[in-house]
Amino acid sequence: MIQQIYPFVQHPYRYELNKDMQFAAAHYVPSEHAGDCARMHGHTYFANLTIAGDRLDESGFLVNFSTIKKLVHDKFDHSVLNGHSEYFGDDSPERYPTTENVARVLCDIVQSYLDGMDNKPRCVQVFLRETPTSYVIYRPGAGGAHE
Ligand SMILES: Nc1nc2c(c(=O)[nH]1)N=C([C@H](O)[C@H](O)COP(=O)(O)OP(=O)(O)OP(=O)(O)O)CN2
Ligand SMILES: [Zn+2]
Repeated sequence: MIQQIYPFVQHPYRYELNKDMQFAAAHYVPSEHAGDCARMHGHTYFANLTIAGDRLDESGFLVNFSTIKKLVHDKFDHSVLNGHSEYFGDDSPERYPTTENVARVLCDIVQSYLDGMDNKPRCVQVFLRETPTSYVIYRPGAGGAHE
């Protein structure tokens, strides 16, 4: 939730910024195992995105906080996640709008923007809360240990 302390992510960079935001969205999880979640319903998602880097831009920013909000909030607020066919779909579990997949998609969207910046910041963590009792943390650099 906004103003809570988020889990620490290790990284080698000098600067780290965090942007909190919330967005309202509807979704369903198109799996026969999803129970009630297979029916369309809505959440107010709380997201915290962690951006890190060694260099600042011409404004003295790692990246403008408002840009991070626009990239996520303007795209998904008051929308149906399943309707964003460039990110989500019924065709494979990696494209179902689960908390895990939404967190990864947010990170990928922001990283695509950051890749165009001269100072090359990195999105190192996305914390995404779907309900008061359920959240996911996505870290793009992690993983592969059990493959
Ligand atoms: N690993 C995941 N499990 C579930 C997801 C998910 O995205 N990833 N999603 C759902 C549902 O979409 C649902 O919206 C959230 O489920 P849940 O936390 O069980 O919701 P409740 O508010 O009912 O939780 P309580 O703590 O029991 O009140 C389900 N699972
Ligand atoms: Zn849900």
